[in-house]
Order: sequence, then structure tokens, then C-alpha cells
Amino acid sequence: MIYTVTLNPAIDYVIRVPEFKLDELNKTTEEYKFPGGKGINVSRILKNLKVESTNLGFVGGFTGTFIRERLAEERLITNFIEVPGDTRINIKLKSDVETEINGQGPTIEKIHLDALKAQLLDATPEDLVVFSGSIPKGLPNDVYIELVKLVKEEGIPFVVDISNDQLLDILPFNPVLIKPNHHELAAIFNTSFNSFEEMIPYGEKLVEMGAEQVLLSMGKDGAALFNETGVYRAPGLTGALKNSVGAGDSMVAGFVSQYVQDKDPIKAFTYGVASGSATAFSEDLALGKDILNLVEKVKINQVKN
Ligand SMILES: Nc1ncnc2c1ncn2[C@@H]1O[C@H](COP(=O)(O)OP(=O)(O)OP(=O)(O)O)[C@@H](O)[C@H]1O
Ligand SMILES: O=P(O)(O)OC[C@@]1(O)O[C@H](CO)[C@@H](O)[C@@H]1O
Repeated sequence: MIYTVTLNPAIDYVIRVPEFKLDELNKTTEEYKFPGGKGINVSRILKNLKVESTNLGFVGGFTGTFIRERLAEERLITNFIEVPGDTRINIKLKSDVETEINGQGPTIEKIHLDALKAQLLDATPEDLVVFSGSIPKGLPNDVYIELVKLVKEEGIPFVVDISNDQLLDILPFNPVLIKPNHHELAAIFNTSFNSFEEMIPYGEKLVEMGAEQVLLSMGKDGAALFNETGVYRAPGLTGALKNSVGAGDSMVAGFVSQYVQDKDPIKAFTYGVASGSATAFSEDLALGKDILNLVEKVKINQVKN
């Protein structure tokens, strides 16, 4: 079983406002509400690729109920921990540019974290845990390290997709996969990049520090994969951008969907790129058929041994 952990889920309230103007009354021309949060997005894409997963994390209030109900309608398995307070609503405003306003969400207490830890201890070394997304109020800044230690001690493989400054400290626990984007890679090493070539030594460093697979996403410019066999590059696929929210999560899900089956990183990378782009070209997260249509368009070149 794959477990996705979303510590701070959200309803993604996606609105389109053509010619949005600050300091004026604006009206939407389109609006959608999706169950969101990074781990939930990973589970929804896995489902679309016919791979089963269980959603873990903290939900509360009427917004939490919405998430539970929508995921149940989509026949996703959930084992959320109910917390006091309302799960957050994240606004994704699409105009000529995309603007995001993410809410804070409820405060999580130790008792809730302990309940999550107990759930994780039910996983086995044959399972995989995907940790992704921001840390809600109430939990310590190093909570992911605590959780990763717990699963590592049990021999349970895990994936981490966080932009938190603790990512480097997680690497010695050997995550199966991490997925920074190019901005996060620059921030981790307190640097900036003018070209993909400049990013290569930093991606390699993440492997040296303990990550098995490093998937570096670069938006419309595609992605790169770093592992002990070398560096691989997939140029961006062309298509009309409809929605970049969740493209990174879709990439993680696409990768994981294949990696759990045969541990072939190149095949997994191909599905990751196809899934990220398919979501970028969809209003909501991509459907399975849209991902499969893009798989054969993904071209991967090894750029370094
Ligand atoms: N405009 C686009 N055109 C083609 N492919 C895209 C586009 N945007 C994203 N992708 C694909 O999706 C992958 C993940 O996107 P991105 O790099 O934006 O992740 P991210 O920054 O983690 O996104 P988010 O946090 O919004 O989910 C990219 O590596 C690329 O393969
Ligand atoms: O605040 P976090 O947890 O970092 O990000 C939350 C979020 O922006 O990420 C997802 C897209 O990746 C959305 O579904 C959700 O609203």
C-alpha cells in the first residue's frame, strides 16, 4: 500500500477573473472547488493511474467534511485524523497571471501527531509513504524529520516533497525520491542559476547526501532526474497551460505509480513528466487517459554518467 501524508490539506478554490484589478470589485467567470493539499493530489493522480493509496493527515470542520466527501465520491481510501477547527481554503486566482493565497489551517496538537505516528507504524517495508506539503500550526518545524526517522527505523521506504529547510537533514535517512523544483534547489543551497548546467552539481550533491532519486522539476522547461547512475534530462512538453497547481504533485504521483511496480527509474521519470504536464494542460488534476497520451511524447536523454 502507498500512504500519502498531508499534514495541512486544503480546499483549492480556483477562480478565474479576467483582467483582475486590485482595489476594485472583481467578478469570477469560472470557479471550482477541489480537495487539495499535496499528498491528496498525489493520491488523486495515483487513483487516475489505477494505483491504490491511502490518504493520511489532519482534517477538520465543514471544509474537512467536504474533502472527505469528495474523496469518497472519487473512491479514494482515507484514514484522516479529525482535528478541531476548519481545514484551510486556498485561493488560486487565475487572471493573466496565477496568484495563490494559501490559508493557515487548524492548529494540530501532540495528541493528533501521536495518532498519525501510530497509523504510520501499521505500514510495512513492502509499503511506501509519501510525505508532502507544508507544516500546519502547532507542529514543530522538524516534524518531518521525526516522521521520517520513525518510518526509517521500521524499514518503510518513503518519498519527501517539501520546500522546508529541513530537506537536507532528511537526506541521510535515504528517501526513495525527493522532488525539489529549480527555485527550491537554489534556495536549499542559497544560490541562483542561469542555466540547467549550473544546476547539475547541486542535484548530484543531493544524491551524494543520501537521496536515491532526485527529480528536479523546472515547470515548462521539463525536468531532470539524478541518481547513482547519472543525470537524465526530459525537455518540457508543449501544450496550452491551463493550471500549474498540482503539476509537481502529479509528477511525484506519476513517478511513484511506476517505481513501486518495477523500480525502473527511467520509466518512472517518463510517467512523472507526462503526469506533471498533463495536469498543467488540464483545469483539475490530469485524468489517467491524458497522462497515458503524453507518455510516448516524453523524450529522455542521459546528460552525464
Ligand atoms: N507549462 C508547462 N508545460 C509543460 N509541462 C509543464 C508545465 N508546467 C509544469 N509542467 C510539468 O510538470 C512538472 C512539475 O511542474 P513544476 O516544476 O511547476 O512543479 P512544482 O513547482 O512543484 O509545481 P506545484 O508546486 O505548482 O505543484 C514539470 O517538471 C513539467 O514536466
Ligand atoms: O501549503 P502547502 O502544503 O505547501 O501547499 C498547498 C497547495 O498549494 O499545494 C497543492 C499544489 O501543489 C495545492 O493543492 C495546495 O493548495
